[in-house]
Amino acid sequence: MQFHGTAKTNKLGHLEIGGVDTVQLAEKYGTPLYIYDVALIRDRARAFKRTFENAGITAQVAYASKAFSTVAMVQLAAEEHLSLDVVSGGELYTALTAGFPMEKIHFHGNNKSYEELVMAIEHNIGCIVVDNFYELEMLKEVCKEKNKTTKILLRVTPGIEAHTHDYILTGQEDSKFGFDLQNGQADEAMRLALEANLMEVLGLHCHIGSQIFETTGFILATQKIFEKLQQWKKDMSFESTVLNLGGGFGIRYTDEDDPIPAAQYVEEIIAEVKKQASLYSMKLPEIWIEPGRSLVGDAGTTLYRIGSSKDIPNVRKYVAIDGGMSDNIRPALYQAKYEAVLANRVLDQPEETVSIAGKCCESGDMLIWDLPLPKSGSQDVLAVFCTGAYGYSMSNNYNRIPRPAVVFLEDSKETLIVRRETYEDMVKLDLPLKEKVKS
Ligand SMILES: Cc1ncc(COP(=O)(O)O)c(C=O)c1O
Ligand SMILES: N[C@@H](CCCC[NH3+])C(=O)O
Repeated sequence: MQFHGTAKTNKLGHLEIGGVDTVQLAEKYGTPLYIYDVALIRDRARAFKRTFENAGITAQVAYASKAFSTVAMVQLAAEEHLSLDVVSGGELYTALTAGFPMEKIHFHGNNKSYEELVMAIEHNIGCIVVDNFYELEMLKEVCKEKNKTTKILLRVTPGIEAHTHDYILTGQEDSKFGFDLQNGQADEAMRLALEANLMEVLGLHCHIGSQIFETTGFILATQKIFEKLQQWKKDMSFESTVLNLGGGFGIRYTDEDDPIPAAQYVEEIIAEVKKQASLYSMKLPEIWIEPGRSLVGDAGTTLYRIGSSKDIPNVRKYVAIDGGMSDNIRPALYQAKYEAVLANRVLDQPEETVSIAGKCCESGDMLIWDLPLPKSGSQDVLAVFCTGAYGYSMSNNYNRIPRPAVVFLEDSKETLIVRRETYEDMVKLDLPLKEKVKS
């Protein structure tokens, strides 16, 4: 197993991240606990930006905040001069609360509500990524009502099947997202958007899927988009100033994953965009990308306390932790795989193979199958790696389990950025039928 970022084993044999002993963190803040290696997030952000800068390309690297949206995380994205992709009023509100520059926010979503569009327009959002005809009509109304114009991209589905889990594929023809590039829908959307005179159409957006390990899908999508752009240049005198190729760059969760470095995805995308622009004698558009997982995924670790176990001789040993699908639903949703160590005994040799079970009332609440571990008990802290993307953001209160706290680690300092949810928090929205039920 290979550690990520600043993770290492300290003199006590404990897992240390960002110069902070994780066993002490588990003691201090309780478990489960999400912790983030901030230096690693900064490195990832800088690697994306540097690659564009080195190639002399005007670009925006927009952090897809759906991967992990909190006020502090959005502020960190701002510190790193990233743009921001939001996909709901809630993510936009988080960005507003964080004081993120509005002109660098891109608003996504396949079913934005009227209220969400009003919120975006009233705050002069940088760009709206229009997904469908319903939204296009509604956006026209909002612009008229508010007497404002807005910049937009049209989201298209180029008919690409990226190699990833079926539920996280988005660029294929049979998808709920975007205007189909082949069947005339995208042409019609472009015509309507240009006619409306209320929107500045910057160009096109496409996102082919998530956790992708190769560049072929991005290259094919770029080619299909340029074929269309060439046609629109002739038919509608439209020239794209922006091409947004989405996110989806894969990361290494376990030894089975073999992603290419961030810079390589970007270099190959740049090369193809340049090639296509020159092929069709078009101006080189700005290239925008929207990484989520590849910015925060491997920077996140979750700490759990080990509890009960159940040994079924000749079948399997279950070891339960104090969280599960309420803080990480990815194994249940996508059969996602993770690696883990005992944070307080990193150097101890594995003595048995166990399966890590969550505490939810659900047989499918399994975090890791067949993990080699030293013999463990309630004195032990399990650290599950690579939980930084779509962990906290997809967490839930199933079984009324409170959501964990989140701590940022950097330069041997810890900062609590989300406090642990309490039982009181969970009943706060409940309205009783009567004062108190008589016992
Ligand atoms: C439109 C869009 N952009 C960006 C992303 C971020 O993807 P990832 O976290 O895989 O980089 C997603 C999620 O798949 C998305 O739907
Ligand atoms: N939430 C998913 C990916 C979907 C990304 C958003 N389009 C995951 O955990 O991998």
